[in-house]
Amino acid sequence: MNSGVREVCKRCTVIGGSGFLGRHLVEKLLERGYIVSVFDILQGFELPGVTFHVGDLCDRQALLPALQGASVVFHCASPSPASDDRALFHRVNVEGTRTVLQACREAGVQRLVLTSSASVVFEGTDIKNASEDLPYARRPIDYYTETKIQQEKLVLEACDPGRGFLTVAIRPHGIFGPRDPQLVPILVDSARRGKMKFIIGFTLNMITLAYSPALLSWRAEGRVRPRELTPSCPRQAYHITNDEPVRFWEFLSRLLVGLGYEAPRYHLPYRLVYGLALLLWLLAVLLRPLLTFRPTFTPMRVALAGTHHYYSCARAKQELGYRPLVSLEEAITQTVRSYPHLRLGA
Ligand SMILES: NC(=O)C1=CN([C@@H]2O[C@H](COP(=O)(O)OP(=O)(O)OC[C@H]3O[C@@H](n4cnc5c(N)ncnc54)[C@H](O)[C@@H]3O)[C@@H](O)[C@H]2O)C=CC1
Ligand SMILES: CC(C)CCC[C@@H](C)[C@H]1CC[C@H]2C3=C(CC[C@]12C)[C@@]1(C)CCC(=O)C[C@@H]1CC3
Repeated sequence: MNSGVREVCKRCTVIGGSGFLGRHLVEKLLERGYIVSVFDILQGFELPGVTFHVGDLCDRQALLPALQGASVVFHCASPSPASDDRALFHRVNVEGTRTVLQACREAGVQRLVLTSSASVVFEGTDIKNASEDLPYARRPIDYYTETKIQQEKLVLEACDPGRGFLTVAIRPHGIFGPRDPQLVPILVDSARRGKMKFIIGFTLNMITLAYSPALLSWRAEGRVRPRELTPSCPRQAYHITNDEPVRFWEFLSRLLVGLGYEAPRYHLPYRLVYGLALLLWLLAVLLRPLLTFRPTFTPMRVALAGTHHYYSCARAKQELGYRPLVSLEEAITQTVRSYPHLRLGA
């Protein structure tokens, strides 16, 4: 049987398939002839060939029907990092992931692909060309990251080739692209409120990013297969990035200028902004029972804006045959084009 025919028979489930990354993945899987089920707390769209199961992943009974017959499950669900809700992160990312694992085993699923995050090793200080050998952050930068670490550990520890259940975690970083609800919208909102005039820290800090549609074309090709999980390479996590480190402020400036806004140009000292962000965050936590406000400059965002954090995806290239399919240049062009409603004056 050729691989094209084999793929037509593939059934898979995308948990969190209504989200930004999940929906791109669903579209790529459909293109490749997969029969796709989506499990999510909401139905984000309608597409022929996709069956939606609406429910909370913490509910095993709700999850089980969505996993029946699936040979591979992609777990891309998480509360938004912006929610800053420790109890919610723990319930969904940790307890919910335990439930996902249990339900996968019960339903006879053979492979589980978790979307983890490269920030599981980030402590707010410089990371340069890091491989996956870097240990998990001892002091994670926020609650979101704390639970992403626990989630990744749970999934990788559950890998059991003897019982035919294989797990793998991919660690993208700074995902962007059409329909992204975070990076470009936050940037534009800040620019419209006059907050994107400043460069935090130094201008040379480099980052790696992951362009969503291209990232998922690769993933949807089904390269994360059992044969990659050999005894010499068990329980792996893989950085997945554009593989083109870029200066953080240059990247933001290119998006802003592409959408008609001015690039940031005034410098502010990193420590000052980080300290202020920490104060604001504390204030938001203390005042939460009385009023809700979400500062734009959170300690996490400031730390990401003012440090190097670029990751090597050599392991994914070597062991999984990963190749970024689109250059960063092209990814930025396609992203800018996809947001006509966010252009200056629109
Ligand atoms: N956006 C980024 O820059 C990065 C994201 N990631 C990870 O990638 C994954 C996908 O992220 P995005 O697509 O950006 O987020 P998103 O917020 O667009 O999508 C997450 C989806 O999960 C669903 N969901 C949340 N709680 C649920 C629950 N209890 N039960 C069922 N579904 C639930 C949401 O309804 C949403 O559709 C997440 O695991 C995130 O941690 C990792 C690195 C970077
Ligand atoms: C307000 C400005 C100082 C910064 C604006 C850009 C940021 C909104 C984004 C730049 C890097 C992004 C990023 C994430 C969210 C959006 C940014 C902070 C994540 C925290 C999303 C979830 C992850 O798992 C890690 C990401 C790292 C990079």
